[in-house]
Amino acid sequence: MLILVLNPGSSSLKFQLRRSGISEAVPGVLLDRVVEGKQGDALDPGFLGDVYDTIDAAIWDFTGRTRPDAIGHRVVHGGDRFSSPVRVTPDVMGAIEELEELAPLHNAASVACMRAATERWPDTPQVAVFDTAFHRTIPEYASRYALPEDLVTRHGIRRYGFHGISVEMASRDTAAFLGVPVDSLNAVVAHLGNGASVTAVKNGRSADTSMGMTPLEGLVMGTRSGDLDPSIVTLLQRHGLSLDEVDELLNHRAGLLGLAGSADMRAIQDAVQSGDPRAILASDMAAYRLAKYIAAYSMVVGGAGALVFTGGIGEHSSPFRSRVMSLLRPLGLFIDEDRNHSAAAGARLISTDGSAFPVLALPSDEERAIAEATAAVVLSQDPANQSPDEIEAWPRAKRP
Ligand SMILES: Nc1ncnc2c1ncn2[C@@H]1O[C@H](COP(=O)(O)OP(=O)(O)O)[C@@H](O)[C@H]1O
Ligand SMILES: CC(=O)OP(=O)(O)O
Ligand SMILES: [Mg+2]
Repeated sequence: MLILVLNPGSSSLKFQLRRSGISEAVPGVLLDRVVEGKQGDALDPGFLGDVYDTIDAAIWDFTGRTRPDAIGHRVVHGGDRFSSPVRVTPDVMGAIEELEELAPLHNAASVACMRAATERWPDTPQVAVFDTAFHRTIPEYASRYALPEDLVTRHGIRRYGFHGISVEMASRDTAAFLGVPVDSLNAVVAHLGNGASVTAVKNGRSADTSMGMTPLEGLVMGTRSGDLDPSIVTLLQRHGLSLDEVDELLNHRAGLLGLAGSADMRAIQDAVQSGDPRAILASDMAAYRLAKYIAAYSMVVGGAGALVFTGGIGEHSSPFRSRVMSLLRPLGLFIDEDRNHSAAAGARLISTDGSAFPVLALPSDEERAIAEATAAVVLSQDPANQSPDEIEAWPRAKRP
């Protein structure tokens, strides 16, 4: 099956063409692209049109065909309605769109991708895979906010949690790396991208996570403030900012950008190197807040068996990992700087052998998880979509 995966993040649109049902020996990824862009680009029909032209050309190049067999979408907010992957219908698109208020940087872009895909490839089944689904196991004492019950019920107020697709995959990869069954894995998983969150994984399931009702709560992020005293929100409005201005400030102009003038960790790292005090403060704040959560969540999981860094920053930023690890020495965690700076691909150990538990850096593979879920949904509804003979018969297939 040829699957197109679309992953609109807050700072990029990632897309892949993958073959499912392929053995480990044959590369399953035919095309792997990231289009960096400001939020809202995916809402521009010209932008999506160009992206889809690229995909069309690649499909033809690799397979001599004119459409993918299935399309899998990452959807950040599934609200109360969606707890597992679903086939995209007009009703499902409408429901995802209604949740836009709760994921202002993400859900609208997903629906734009779905609508444009429906126009371009009307006969291709599409599946939505949700970031929130993995966090459905968080117990009520951790998911509730301390607000009166009638309000909570009326407005659907609770901690939903995000980055679940990445964290679930990271848990499976970590368990495989450590050689333990995933349902016995107790770990703290930090997904650090443009958006960032940390999750307590107990027996392979989410027990708590730092993002809340929306992807704004928790860690210091690229453009988002993370945790703050809610009185700041009311105070700013009392001092004359409108509701939309506060919303825009906290989602788009805060975090690393607000502190140090760039949302990009590579730029922050360079500025730290040249002694920029704002960048040093921003990086210290992000590391400090993450370390606080890691210490708390190692208690939540009943004693962590692993700490995992993933996402663009988690996988690639050795200075940031080093900064966080230096704050975690009281937990008995020590970084091995040779391992930390290793350029090896895939899951790798970055802690010393004498550390209390292993610390890993791991690539985030949301696309693999989305492709697997998409194939499972489509095949469960239409087994005829499985066509291994056809896969063998792609003579034009190139290796990327
Ligand atoms: N080699 C690197 N060193 C440090 N930071 C990196 C590196 N590569 C990517 N990043 C950082 O990763 C972040 C983007 O992560 P990513 O997971 O791709 O974001 P998203 O999916 O949220 O759009 C950016 O802050 C970027 O600077
Ligand atoms: C939920 C979220 O913030 O996702 P991303 O990091 O991809 O923007
Ligand atoms: Mg991401």
